Amino acid sequence: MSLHTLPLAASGVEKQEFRNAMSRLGAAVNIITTDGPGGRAGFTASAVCSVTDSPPTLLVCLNRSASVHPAFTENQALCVNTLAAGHESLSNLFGGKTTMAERFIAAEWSTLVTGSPILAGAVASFDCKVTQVVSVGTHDILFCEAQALVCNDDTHGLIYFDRGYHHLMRQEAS
Ligand SMILES: NC(=O)c1ccc[n+]([C@@H]2O[C@H](COP(=O)([O-])OP(=O)(O)OC[C@H]3O[C@@H](n4cnc5c(N)ncnc54)[C@H](O)[C@@H]3O)[C@@H](O)[C@H]2O)c1
Ligand SMILES: Cc1cc2c(cc1C)N(C[C@H](O)[C@H](O)[C@H](O)COP(=O)(O)O)c1[nH]c(=O)[nH]c(=O)c1N2
Repeated sequence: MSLHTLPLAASGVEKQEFRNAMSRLGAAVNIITTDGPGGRAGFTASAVCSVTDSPPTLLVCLNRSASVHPAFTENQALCVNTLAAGHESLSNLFGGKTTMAERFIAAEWSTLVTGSPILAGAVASFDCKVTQVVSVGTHDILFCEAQALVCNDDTHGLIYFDRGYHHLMRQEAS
């Protein structure tokens, strides 16, 4: 068995070394959308997690250098659309370097409470208002309180692990 040992001091960890280690943390893939006075925008994010259920709150980490950052800052509302198996090309499309028109034309969208685009066929969609923003390093952590939800029981899951997509199949109902 071989173990990769890292220096204890955080300052001794190189960026690429950190990314290589982080690539081993499997995560759900999400398309984060917004619409409002700052315009319609969306990007792919794996840095998403549950914070508290009272009030129902998630966090999303957004790089401040992303082209979508001004729209999210101005609109103060967003939807976390958790992707399903089969959404790999949509994930890559929203992963950067494509126009917003190209991103949004590739799928079907609706709205719930905040006006942020809800993706048809997502495993789950969390329509949220942004309640708090904390900046750490290159990223803004957006704390998001859910205003409405949609769940889809007919789809399988999608995980990003080791820089690739993997399907997670639901158990067959017995
Ligand atoms: N949190 C993020 O901002 C984040 C997460 C995943 C992927 N990405 C971006 O997507 C592209 C492809 O990523 P990949 O996973 O195939 O390979 P990669 O080698 O760029 O990243 C490996 C892992 O490192 C972490 N990571 C990457 N960039 C980061 C950043 N700027 N800040 C914090 N953590 C980061 C993520 O957990 C990622 O899965 C890259 O441009 C990457 O920057 C960004
Ligand atoms: C699988 C995967 C996962 C993530 C990303 C990409 C991919 C492919 N990206 C990058 C992000 O989607 C990209 O920078 C945005 O689309 C903004 O790009 P533009 O600046 O609009 O070209 C990303 N960015 C971010 O700020 N937080 C995140 O959690 C993630 N996660």
